[in-house]
Amino acid sequence: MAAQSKLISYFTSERSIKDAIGRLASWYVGRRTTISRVMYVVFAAAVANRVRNTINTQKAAARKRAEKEAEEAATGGTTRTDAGKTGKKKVELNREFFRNLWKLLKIVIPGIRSKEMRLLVSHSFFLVLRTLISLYVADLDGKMVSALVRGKGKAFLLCVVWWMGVAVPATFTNSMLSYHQSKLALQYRTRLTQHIHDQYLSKMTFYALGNLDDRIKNADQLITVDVSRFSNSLSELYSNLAKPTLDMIIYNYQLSRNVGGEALFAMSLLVNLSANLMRALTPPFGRYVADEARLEGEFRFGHSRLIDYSEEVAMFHGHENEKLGVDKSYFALIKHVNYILRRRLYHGIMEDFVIKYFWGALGLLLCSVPVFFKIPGVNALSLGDRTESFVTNRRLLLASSDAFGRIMFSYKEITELAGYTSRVSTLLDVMKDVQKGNFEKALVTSAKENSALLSSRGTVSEGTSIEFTDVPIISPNGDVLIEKLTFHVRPDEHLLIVGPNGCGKSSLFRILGGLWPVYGGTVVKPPKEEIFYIPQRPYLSKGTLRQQIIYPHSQSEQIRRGVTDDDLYEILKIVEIESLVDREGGWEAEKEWKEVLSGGLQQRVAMARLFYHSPKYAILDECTSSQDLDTERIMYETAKHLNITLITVSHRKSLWKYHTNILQFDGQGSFIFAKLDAEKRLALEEFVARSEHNLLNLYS
Ligand SMILES: Nc1ncnc2c1ncn2[C@@H]1O[C@H](COP(=O)(O)OP(=O)(O)OP(=O)(O)O)[C@@H](O)[C@H]1O
Repeated sequence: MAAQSKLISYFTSERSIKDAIGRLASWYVGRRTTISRVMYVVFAAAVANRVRNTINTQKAAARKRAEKEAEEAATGGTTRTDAGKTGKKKVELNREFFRNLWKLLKIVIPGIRSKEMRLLVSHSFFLVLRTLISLYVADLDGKMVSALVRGKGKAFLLCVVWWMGVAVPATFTNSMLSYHQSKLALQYRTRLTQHIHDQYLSKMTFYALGNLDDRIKNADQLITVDVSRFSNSLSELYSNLAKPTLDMIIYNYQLSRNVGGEALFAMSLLVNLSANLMRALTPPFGRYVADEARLEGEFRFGHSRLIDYSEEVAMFHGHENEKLGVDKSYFALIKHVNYILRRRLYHGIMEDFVIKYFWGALGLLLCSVPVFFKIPGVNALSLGDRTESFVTNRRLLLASSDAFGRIMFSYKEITELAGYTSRVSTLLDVMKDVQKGNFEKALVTSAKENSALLSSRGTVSEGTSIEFTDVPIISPNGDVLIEKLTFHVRPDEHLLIVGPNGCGKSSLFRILGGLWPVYGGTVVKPPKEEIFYIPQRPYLSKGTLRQQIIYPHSQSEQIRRGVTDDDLYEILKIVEIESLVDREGGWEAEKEWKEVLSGGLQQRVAMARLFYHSPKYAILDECTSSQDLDTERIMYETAKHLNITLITVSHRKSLWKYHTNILQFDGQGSFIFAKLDAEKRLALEEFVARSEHNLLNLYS
């Protein structure tokens, strides 16, 4: 018992600890070269292993992708695919992310002389300056504490004066850093938004994205919200990554001089191992962010839909039904956000423990190295020197570990950036794809049999008349409405189009207007300025009363054409809506016209628009459905008087007399194109009077 307590007191006595440390120190100094070599070899092996693993993972991913593509090609993949099979895009920090990021970077930083590059350079300058100031402050801190320990008041006061002096450039630098960060985010957003607007509002891309393709659900959300988030995330990431990286390099270099390279290296190895473990346990936050943004968009879309159709919903008392819809999308979003919160909670606990406490303990050990071990080239003689060295090293280490922590935390930010990058670059890719005529849409079952038809294209050329020869009418989801349509409209040959709902009447105009692809045959049509389209619910743009009449012209175009406001007034008189000018507060009045004007008035505005433009051909798609017979007569006679060739879709028999030809669909895929003379018109009227919808017999 006595021997045991003697042994314990020997081991715990201060002298014995000092002895042990002394022996350890001399053992270490004796084998320093060997230890260094072993460490460097381990480090090199770890790096080589990491590189090999990365290459293998990328090869495996490429192989998987190639196999999937081959499989798709084998199952008859054409320009249109079944969007249901495309599945969710995975957001990862892989080669694709860097490729996409690089593409976006080229847009947001267009050149070496661009404003963004200049901002980046000055941002970097302030980042370096900030690190140098921190380094100086660490040194000053050590000196200050050393002066205190030694009881040297004058030296201490001098240090305080320097401390205050350094505050001037330090505060300026901090403010400049946050200014640069916000400014860069704004610049990135502007570049990207302009680029997207150029693409989105050209070649009918905005139409194709919503109607012919399923890949982008809420383009509005992507353009307004995700682009902004991407820009903020990118500019934040630069400062959150560039500064800590620079800090790490500079502080670690300084530390390695103070405490010895091996100690720092050993610590880095431990830190690296734990960081790898943490990374492996980090949930895929990038994918979570992308999913959250998508759910957010769906929730918003539900609300904007409700605003758009508020009158219809209110009339139907459909609020309960709508509430179910918006509640459902809200709870889907909240469920996902809650899930992320829980994952963040567990991840935060692990991150805090490792970064603050485990690495903190390693840091304390590191700072104690010069005290307990003799480091070649480092003097730690007196108490003051030891204190100074400890305080400086500790501060350097805190700054360095803070920098490393920020790099680690920025992994989360990088994965978030990956989420935004994926969404924004998907938008860009899909826009490019649809501009090339490649669409991905969920197809109807019958479309699989028509895959050859869907992948072929017809010819489109310009002429003075409208001629369709063997052109298939196919809806965006691959439904073949008419296999081969042939008809023509020459100047002064007015065409009436009739047929049951959903048979493809409006689709014909979509093909004529270039909105839907021509899958076969030949289409001859006049230039787009010579064809004007008026739908049943006319589009009223944002802007003045004048702009409603001259849309899509601008006022300068109106002036260029030599049309005055008095001329416009005369046009309004024809359709008997001239009182609108006074009632609404003049030509310059700006209103939400869709809400201010009744359905019938809107149709008259659309007719006035037609008379202003006076095109060669006009497509009138049930555009007089809310008008009385007299107004209808005035409209048609005026149009004819202006030499406008009319193509009308209407079920109203009062309109038949204005047309010379008829194109009639039976809704089963057949059609008749024939002259509509007085005799046929009479027979047609009789058929309709007997409520017979299939009029094909009339011409057989
Ligand atoms: N964007 C679209 N995506 C998928 N299918 C569409 C789209 N637009 C129209 N369709 C489908 O194409 C078919 C023809 O539509 P279209 O609008 O040409 O009919 P319509 O003959 O003009 O009918 P109505 O007399 O009711 O206006 C319909 O079955 C419709 O559901």
